[in-house]
Amino acid sequence: MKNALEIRGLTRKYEGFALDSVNLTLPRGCVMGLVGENGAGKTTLIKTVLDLVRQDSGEIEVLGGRADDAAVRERIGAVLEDGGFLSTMNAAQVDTLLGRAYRAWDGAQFASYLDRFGIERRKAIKDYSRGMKMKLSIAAALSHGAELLILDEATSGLDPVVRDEVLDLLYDFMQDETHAVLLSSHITSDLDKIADNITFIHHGRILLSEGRDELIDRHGVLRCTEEQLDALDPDAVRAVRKGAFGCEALVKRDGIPENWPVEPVSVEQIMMFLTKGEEVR
Ligand SMILES: Nc1ncnc2c1ncn2[C@@H]1O[C@H](COP(=O)(O)OP(=O)(O)OP(=O)(O)O)[C@@H](O)[C@H]1O
Repeated sequence: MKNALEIRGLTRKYEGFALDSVNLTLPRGCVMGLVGENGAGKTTLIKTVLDLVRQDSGEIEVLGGRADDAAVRERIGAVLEDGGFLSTMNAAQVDTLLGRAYRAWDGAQFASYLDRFGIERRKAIKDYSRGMKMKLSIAAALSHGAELLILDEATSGLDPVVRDEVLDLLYDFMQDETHAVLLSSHITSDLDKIADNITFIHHGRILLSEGRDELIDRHGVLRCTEEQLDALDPDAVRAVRKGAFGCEALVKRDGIPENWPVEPVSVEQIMMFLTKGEEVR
């Protein structure tokens, strides 16, 4: 079966920023965490995939088609940072609106999510907490038979209990192995819990995109002197931070002699190295 998402050579330029020749593959059955600091280009990438922002060049294939095709859009569930609904609306009105917008809209399913989340149908969205707004958006995204869920910073600003509820929903959604999730976040601990693949974006460029377990297994942190660092195979060193008492390097384990003390690394540390390292290779 085709991948859920394939992006080839995607470019979108703004003044002072460019999403630059992005290539990305999200297989079905996979949760991909899109990680990057503020302004890295996560939202621009996601909005381009959703056809909310037009690309300058490149190709995007979503669920085997194009996102400007209404039949394809039906099969994408999107949760954007701002929730996307008018703040004066309530959940009952969202139900009516989306019932008209989506042929596959499942009002009973939406109602069951509202009950599960304790969302009152007549309360205006402007009076919701951030967590409730996010849950409403996710309930909507999950109520029209989506195969691909795209969530932009859906978990940031949520307390740990609500965050876990959201992650549980994603687990449920992924029980169907033809489904896929693209989840952007700068909270890497959320991604540790759920992401199969990690994609790092920095200044509009993809620095790496691979399985989370392989990423962690293949890399490590080495603390050493500058002289020791210079003696290493340059291809084995991905990023370096230098301090008064030596260097800290993100290294590829297979390029480092066996007796060197390479320590385990977390996704968070990899992100810090790749975005804040003095030398990123
Ligand atoms: N419509 C626009 N016009 C001009 N510049 C834009 C526009 N949208 C985004 N940008 C710029 O593109 C860059 C990337 O923004 P983007 O929102 O994609 O980053 P992000 O990784 O989602 O950040 P955050 O985590 O803060 O949401 C920023 O420098 C932003 O100012």
